Amino acid sequence: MSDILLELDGVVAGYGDTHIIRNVSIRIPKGERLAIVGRNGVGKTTLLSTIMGQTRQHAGSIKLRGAAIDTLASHQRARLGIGIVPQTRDIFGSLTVEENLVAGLRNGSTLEEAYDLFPRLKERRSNGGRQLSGGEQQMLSIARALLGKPEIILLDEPLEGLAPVICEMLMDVFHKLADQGHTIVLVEQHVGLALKFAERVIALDQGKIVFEEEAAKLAANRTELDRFIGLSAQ
Ligand SMILES: Nc1ncnc2c1ncn2[C@@H]1O[C@H](COP(=O)(O)OP(=O)(O)OP(=O)(O)O)[C@@H](O)[C@H]1O
Repeated sequence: MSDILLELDGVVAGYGDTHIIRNVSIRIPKGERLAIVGRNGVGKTTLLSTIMGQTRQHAGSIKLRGAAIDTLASHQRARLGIGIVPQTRDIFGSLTVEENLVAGLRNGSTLEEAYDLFPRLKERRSNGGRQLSGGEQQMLSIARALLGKPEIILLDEPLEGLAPVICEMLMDVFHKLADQGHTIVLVEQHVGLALKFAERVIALDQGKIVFEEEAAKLAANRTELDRFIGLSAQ
């Protein structure tokens, strides 16, 4: 029990009265690299938002280090060590890179930590958020999340729409963060990318877990997953 960092048990959640996430149970051990895959609209973002406390939870429980967090607001969950890099990229377009980072400083974190991880951000520190390329915006969004010193990081399709060279660089960063002991949940549409990173893959369909497998086994048996959720082989 003690090595389980985050645990969802029978979680039903959605927006208002709707149920998008249906009876989802997941146990995430400390330090795990977990990927959540599935087609557009199956509820991947909603699942991450539910973990962050940004949806309405109708049933089930969510525990962090064994303690229930269901009733806590998002900022309280963040303070307890859950960080999210949303699909929408969480930056202020009207502020400079440095101002964005300063606004994200928490718990003794420093700008140098962000610049060490992403030297490109240091070069662009006086540029406005809106002037950045998509890749740079994503770096800034990730850096901002990390300044909150999260123990578990939820990444919502962080590679979407980015050039292959940037995707590779970000993948290296995710591996580095995992090597430093972070627990990482990566939402990704493409199984191929998920398998490059994750130790375990969970597939969602219509808000339910339809498939769960160790990545090492799955790599040799991709067709089974493709059959479950109809994902293309990428
Ligand atoms: N704020 C919202 N209010 C009401 N319904 C929503 C909201 N956000 C998402 N939904 C609905 O919830 C369902 C799941 O959407 P979600 O964004 O979680 O899926 P997803 O798997 O992350 O998709 P994608 O890969 O396109 O991001 C969809 O039917 C969507 O229309």
